[in-house]
Amino acid sequence: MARPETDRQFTMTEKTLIKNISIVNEGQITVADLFIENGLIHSIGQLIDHKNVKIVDGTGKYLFPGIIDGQVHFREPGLTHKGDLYTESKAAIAGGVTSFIDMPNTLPNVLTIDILNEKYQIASKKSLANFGFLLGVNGDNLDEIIKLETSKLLGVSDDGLYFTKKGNLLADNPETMEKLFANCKSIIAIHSEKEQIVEENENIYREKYGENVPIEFHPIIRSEKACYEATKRAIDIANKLKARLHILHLTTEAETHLFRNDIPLKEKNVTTEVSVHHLWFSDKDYKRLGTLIKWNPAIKTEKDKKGLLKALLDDRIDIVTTDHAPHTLDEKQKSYFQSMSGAPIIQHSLNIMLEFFKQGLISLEKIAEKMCHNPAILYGIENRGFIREGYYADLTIVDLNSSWTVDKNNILSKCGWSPLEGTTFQTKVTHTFVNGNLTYDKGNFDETKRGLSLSKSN
Ligand SMILES: O=C1C[C@@H](C(=O)O)NC(=O)N1
Repeated sequence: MARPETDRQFTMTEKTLIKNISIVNEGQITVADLFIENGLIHSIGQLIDHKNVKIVDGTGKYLFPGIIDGQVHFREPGLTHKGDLYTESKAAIAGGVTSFIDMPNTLPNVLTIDILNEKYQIASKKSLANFGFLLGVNGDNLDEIIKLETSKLLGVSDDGLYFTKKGNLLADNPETMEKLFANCKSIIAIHSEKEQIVEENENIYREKYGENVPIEFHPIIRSEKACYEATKRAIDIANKLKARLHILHLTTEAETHLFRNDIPLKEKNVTTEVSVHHLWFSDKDYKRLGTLIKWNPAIKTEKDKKGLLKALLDDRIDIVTTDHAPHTLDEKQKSYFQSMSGAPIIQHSLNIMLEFFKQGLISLEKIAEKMCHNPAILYGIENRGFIREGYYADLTIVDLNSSWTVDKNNILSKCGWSPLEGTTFQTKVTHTFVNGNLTYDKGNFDETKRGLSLSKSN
C-alpha cells in the first residue's frame, strides 16, 4: 500500500504488533491483529507473524481509529495561561484523541494567512497530536478572505471571535454572510446564535438582577430562539448560494429538525455537530455546578439533551466534538456576566460516549462513526479516521471494564480543573498511537515525537 505523500518523518517509529484485539471500524467489530510499520497501518488479519517488534496484547480490549476532534480551543498563541498546544494536546491524547481542529479565537485572532501559518509552525514544534487550524472570518477580513484560494483551506470559522473582538459577527450580518457564502469554496463553520437576541435578553435580566444574574437563566438568555433563528437563516442562505456550511455545537432539539439524514454525509452541503457536554449535562446541573458549566451556546433542557442524542443516532447530526475551551478557575468562578464561557473536556470525551454505550444508548460502531470516520469525511482529512491498511496508524485502545474517577490529580489540561471532577467512568483509554508512535501507554507518555498537520484530500 502506498505511503501517504504528506510526511516521511515517522519512518523511524517502532514496528508494533497489536494482538488479538476487537477492532471497531466501519460498522463492524472484528477480532484481529494489526501490524504497524513506518507510522502506518501495514496489515490487519489473523496471527500475523513478525519478529523483533513491540507487542501490545489487545485481548479483551477494543481498538478505535484515533478520535478526530473537530472543534477545540487550545489557546495558543496569546492565551497560554489557560492552555497551550503542548498541554492540551497531551490531555487530548490521554483521552484517545489523535487529531484536532483548533478555532481562530486565539490572540491575535487568526484573521490572516500569516497568523494561520504561525499557528501551524508552533504546533509542529509543540503538539503531540495531529493538528489543523481554521482561518477566522468576520466582517473585517471578508474581502481579503474571498480573494484567497479558499478551496485549499481546511475551513473558515467565526467561532469565538466575539470573545476578543466585538462587532462584525457573521450571525448578526446576513449581508456579510451572503457575501462569504457566495465566494468561499472551503467549509464554513459557524457559531450559530443571534447575538442581537442574546443582548436583548441580557438587558432584561441585568435590569432585574444587576451583575448577579443566577446562572440558571443562561439558557434563557442564550435562548433556543437565538439559536434556532441563526441556524435557520444560515441554512437558508447556504442552500440558496450552494455554500458548504457546518453549524458548530448544536444545542437545541428544535434545530435538529433543520438537518437532513436522507443523503450520505459526502453529499451534504449543510452539516452539523454536537459537543459532548451538550449530551452529558442539562439545565438540572446548573444548581450543582454553577458557572463551571457556563458554555456558549448554553447547556439547555433535558428535552434538548435527549433530542440531540436522537438526532446523532439518526444521522441528522454528523459528528461529535468537544469545543474543549479551558479557562482558569478564577476566570470561571465569577458573577454571571464576568464568568468566562467554556470548559476543558477533551480528556473525557470518549469516556462520556462510552458511558452512553454502557447505558445501552449508542453502539461502539456508531461512536467510531461520529468521532472518527465522519470528522475525517466532513473536513476531507486524508488517510485518517479509519482503520485501513495504508492509513496513518492513529489508534486508540480502550478497556471497557475499568473504573476510574476524575479528580484534580489526573486532569492534564493546564487549567487543572474539570466540570467532571468526582465523576466515575467505567471505561479507560489505555493506549494511544499517533502516526504509529505509542504516545500514550497506560498513563505514561512518549514525548519524543510531534504530531503532523492534517492534510486535505481532494
Ligand atoms: O464557542 C465557544 C468558544 C469557547 C471559548 O472559550 O473559546 N467557549 C464557549 O463557551 N463557546
